[in-house]
Amino acid sequence: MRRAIGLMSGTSLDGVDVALIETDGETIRVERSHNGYLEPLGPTGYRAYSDDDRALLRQALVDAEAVTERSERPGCLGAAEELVTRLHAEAVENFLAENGLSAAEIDVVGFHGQTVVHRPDQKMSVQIGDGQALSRRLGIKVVSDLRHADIEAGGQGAPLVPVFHRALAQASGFTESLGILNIGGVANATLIARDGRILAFDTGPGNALIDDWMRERTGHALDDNGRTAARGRPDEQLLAWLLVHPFFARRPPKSLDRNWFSHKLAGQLSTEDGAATLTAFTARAVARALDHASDPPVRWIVAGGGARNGELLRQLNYHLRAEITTADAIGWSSAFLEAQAFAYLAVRSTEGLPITFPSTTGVREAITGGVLARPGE
Ligand SMILES: Nc1ncnc2c1ncn2[C@@H]1O[C@H](COP(=O)(O)OP(=O)(O)OP(=O)(O)O)[C@@H](O)[C@H]1O
Ligand SMILES: CC(=O)N[C@H]1[C@@H]2OC[C@@H](O2)[C@@H](O)[C@@H]1O[C@H](C)C(=O)O
Repeated sequence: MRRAIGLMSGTSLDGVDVALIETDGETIRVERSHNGYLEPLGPTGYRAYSDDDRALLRQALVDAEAVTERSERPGCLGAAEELVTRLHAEAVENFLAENGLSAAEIDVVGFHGQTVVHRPDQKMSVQIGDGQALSRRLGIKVVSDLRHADIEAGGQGAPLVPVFHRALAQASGFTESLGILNIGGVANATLIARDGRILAFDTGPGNALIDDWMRERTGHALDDNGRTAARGRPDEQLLAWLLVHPFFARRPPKSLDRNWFSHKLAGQLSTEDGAATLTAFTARAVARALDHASDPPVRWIVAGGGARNGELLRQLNYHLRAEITTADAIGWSSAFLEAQAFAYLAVRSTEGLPITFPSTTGVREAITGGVLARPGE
């Protein structure tokens, strides 16, 4: 078993998630408490972005629209990349100190970076963050750039977490058909059939539109527990129009860029109705995933920040027609599932094991990915 740290900075631009797991790249080490619940896979940590950090990253997303070749860093992208690398380094250093660990005790770090460009149709997905610089500073091997090989081989470059979802479902002893839904800025689902086959894809928007809406209308970063949405009524006409977007009918694999849909679509509505409409949009887009399921999940496990939105969960419960539990309720970590996944993926990468599959990204054949940096290089 290897000890690996995974680092994730997601599309919500809230901060860096850090998680340690033990894995050989196939199985994940889990422990159960005396009452049968899963113990945490390992310690976790978090480094929040400051308002200034977030402002630079938001500008980086705008400046990245000019990127035509993946190594280009126009506008503030260079500065943003340095910031991302530094804050991830600090996040790991703090994490190690808090947990009494030394760098020598960690085999590898999986470094997702910050996605600034995701255009699979143009064979381009760019995550800023310098894996080599991070490795040198930490004195630990770092695997980064985990989407590129898949994109080059004709895949969507996302989602990457399904192979981890399956390993965790196996470790947890699930045998029935399962849906795992991660609701971050964008939402993605992994469907695991009873025979173990996986199908994964982005379902549509997650929290990003709701966040953008709340920020514009109220100055708040999010709709806490969906309270604003719960006070409004979804605009059914607008929803129907949104859901005819060809993305939802398209057969998976498919992935979505954070900015493909905009909260401005709800611009005419009151704050409450707009929040209700955008929340319903996320939930119903997830329900469209059932169109593609050969063995529809009898149970859904919901993770990501969206699992803390009670109104969204209520709507999912209604539309998915299955048992819904949050990841936390079964001993998984809603907040750190992706970071744990990148720890797992890093180990798979160093072992040369596949990380993406035809059924997860549409890549022609299962392939490994990631670029390994060693401290001495
Ligand atoms: N208490 C809460 N009530 C409602 N929504 C919440 C709450 N806490 C977090 N969220 C939502 O979760 C989001 C953060 O989710 P998460 O950390 O899973 O996203 P991410 O990892 O950045 O995104 P992605 O998975 O798309 O890369 C916040 O932006 C917010 O919309
Ligand atoms: C390009 C990119 O960064 N995509 C993210 C984003 O956030 C959620 C969804 O869209 C998913 O496709 C992906 O992240 C997760 C970690 C993944 O690749 O599995």
